[in-house]
Amino acid sequence: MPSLGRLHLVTDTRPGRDPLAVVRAALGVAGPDLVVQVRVEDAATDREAYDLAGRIVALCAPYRATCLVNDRLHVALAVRADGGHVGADDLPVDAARRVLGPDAVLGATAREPVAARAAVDAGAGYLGVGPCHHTSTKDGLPDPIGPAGIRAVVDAVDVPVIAIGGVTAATVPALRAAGAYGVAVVGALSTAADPARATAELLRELTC
Ligand SMILES: Cc1ncc(COP(=O)(O)OP(=O)(O)O)c(N)n1
Ligand SMILES: Cc1nc(C(=O)O)sc1CCOP(=O)(O)O
Ligand SMILES: [Mg+2]
Repeated sequence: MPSLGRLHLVTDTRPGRDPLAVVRAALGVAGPDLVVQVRVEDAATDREAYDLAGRIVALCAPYRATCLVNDRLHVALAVRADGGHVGADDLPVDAARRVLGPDAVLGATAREPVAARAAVDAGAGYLGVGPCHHTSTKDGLPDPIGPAGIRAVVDAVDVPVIAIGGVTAATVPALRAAGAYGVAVVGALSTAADPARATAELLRELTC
């Protein structure tokens, strides 16, 4: 199985956003190094999630980029995505692994070392860890954990740690120094005036 990409683009489906345009721009720059996580609003129907995920799987395929589906693992299976991502309100990690199968990419959210070890023991292949910094993209999150919080999880597990929450190109160096393998972003790409350029800037910080 190819190694996990370091730049995770989480789709922004809030009103006024154009997730497909952002995915196209990022794919053109990052290609196989990109992981696209299809994340829809909680109020979206399964049909809406399925339609968007199917279109993104088709966009990713020629680039050999990875496509994951957030939360809705039946949608991941239906569109033949590469895998999924689950958190505390979703299927437990061991159940998610059973649904997706042994070869799928499966990520889990973990905010501290004990939960991180449990998620890995249950079958997670990577961890999404955050919020690293303040974010206006998602409500109801705990206080930011910063690079020190990333370091605590990195030291506890042996799977890639993907830092999420308020991540920008400017904050990548400190997260990498803390041991993050990669980063997941919404706003840094979806609100960028030039998403292709923003992708290049993030990639440069992730690979230098
Ligand atoms: C890479 C990554 N890390 C964390 C999350 C958050 O997942 P979760 O806690 O399940 O919250 P929702 O995204 O479902 O609102 C993520 N999606 N990706
Ligand atoms: C979806 C999500 N999950 C988070 C977590 O910490 O679990 S932070 C987050 C939103 C990330 O968006 P942005 O890059 O715009 O800050
Ligand atoms: Mg979730």
